[in-house]
Amino acid sequence: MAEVIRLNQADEVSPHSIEGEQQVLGAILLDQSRVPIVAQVGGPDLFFDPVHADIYRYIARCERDGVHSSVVTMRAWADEHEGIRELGGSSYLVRLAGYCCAESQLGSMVDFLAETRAKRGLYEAISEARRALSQGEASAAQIAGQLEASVVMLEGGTGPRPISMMSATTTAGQQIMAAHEGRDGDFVPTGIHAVDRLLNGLYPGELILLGGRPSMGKTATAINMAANAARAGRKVVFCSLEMNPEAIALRLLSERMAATGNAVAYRDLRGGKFNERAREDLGSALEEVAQLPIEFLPRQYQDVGALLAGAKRTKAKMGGLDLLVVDYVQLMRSAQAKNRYETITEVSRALKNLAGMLNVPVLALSQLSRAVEQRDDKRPRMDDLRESGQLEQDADAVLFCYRDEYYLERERPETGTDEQLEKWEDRMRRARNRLEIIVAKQRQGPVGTANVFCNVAFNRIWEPEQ
Ligand SMILES: Nc1ncnc2c1ncn2[C@@H]1O[C@H](COP(=O)(O)OP(=O)(O)OP(=O)(O)O)[C@@H](O)[C@H]1O
Repeated sequence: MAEVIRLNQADEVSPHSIEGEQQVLGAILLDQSRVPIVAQVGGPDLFFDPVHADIYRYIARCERDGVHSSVVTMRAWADEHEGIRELGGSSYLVRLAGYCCAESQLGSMVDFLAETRAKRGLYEAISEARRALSQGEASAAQIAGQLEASVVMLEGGTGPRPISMMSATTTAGQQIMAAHEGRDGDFVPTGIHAVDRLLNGLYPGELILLGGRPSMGKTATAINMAANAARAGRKVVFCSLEMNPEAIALRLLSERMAATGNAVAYRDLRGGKFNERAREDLGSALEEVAQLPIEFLPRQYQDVGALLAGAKRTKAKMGGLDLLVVDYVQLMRSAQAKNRYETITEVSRALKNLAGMLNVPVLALSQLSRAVEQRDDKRPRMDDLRESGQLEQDADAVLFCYRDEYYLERERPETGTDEQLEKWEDRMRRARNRLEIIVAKQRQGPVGTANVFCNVAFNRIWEPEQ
């Protein structure tokens, strides 16, 4: 069946099929148990005509609530519905029932509507890009980025792509054997063993969120994970919207020097404050860090579409890609979103789609709201993500960084007894350099806490002696 193309007032065409919609509505009107066939490929979104979408919603609600719906039971509702009244009221429902397609054709008719909806989405994205081009305010790169972002959304929303049991089992088998034989599978080790023991590494196609309040060590953790993956031969793209690439390289140099024994804080490195011995170590650190297969996408990539385009381009340049790091989600932009909540939701969906499209794990850093600090126990919890749109749902794993030391430092008793001061000093001693990486969600495994050491001044993370 060809789509019916209706000219709208601006003489532009938008792909849709009124006849197809009527046939599908007729089918579920006669038998509401068919609703799931429509629901699984988009439900109301399949319908171009808003009146049709409303009729679908009504029947789907009845089906969900176990209430019978039919032309007869819907009569009063249809006669009151302004849009349906314009089409003839309840007699329009009778006509719809007459258009019902054969049961054997319902699946392919629904697929046809899904395809038409995908074309509609593409049409709207292109129209939007044309409008932006003719207005001449945005740059070519911004418009291309937005167009690409819309296409990513469409690809993520065109329903599940079938994957055979053969293919799923083969991939699962490869992963199991790689893990069993201690080989690197297609997962990416974080190189922080306490985390890898909990997660088994980061898996392609997954969105891994790394959240925390400022100064908790998120960036330090992400830089360490990226460098460890790179040292294990993985190709990494680091999109830092907060820091420039030189600042990250500086942190890595400091980390390398601390690892080899001649520690210089990255703040001092930047200020040129180090002795002659450190200068030699700096030379070796420069050589080592420069070789790491890490590419940066700087601040200009804050639009989700630009990020996708950048990641694809870098993948081609590097001859592959194994890990994408985004620091951090709240600095990203989405052209379609109207407010902050919508932006995070769009960005979250786009990052998840990106992980699937590029078939890499996406490690996304996320700031948490001040609400954490109102509690006695300031360890972040899953519900701290709640106001961050869709993040909580989209993430396959959620990790939080927490450093007790940071809060304790600020609780030093100004006045008080020696005993109070001693108590505080004792707590500080125990908290010194401790970093908790809390695995608060993992779709495929347990939750738990990886206890490691972290010296933020050197961007260094190390593990407790076993
Ligand atoms: N020489 C130093 N001495 C003490 N603290 C330092 C030193 N250098 C950096 N820091 C602190 O270490 C923290 C850096 O941690 P990191 O950037 O990894 O945290 P984050 O969770 O990503 O925080 P943010 O969201 O603020 O970027 C900052 O609070 C910084 O002030």
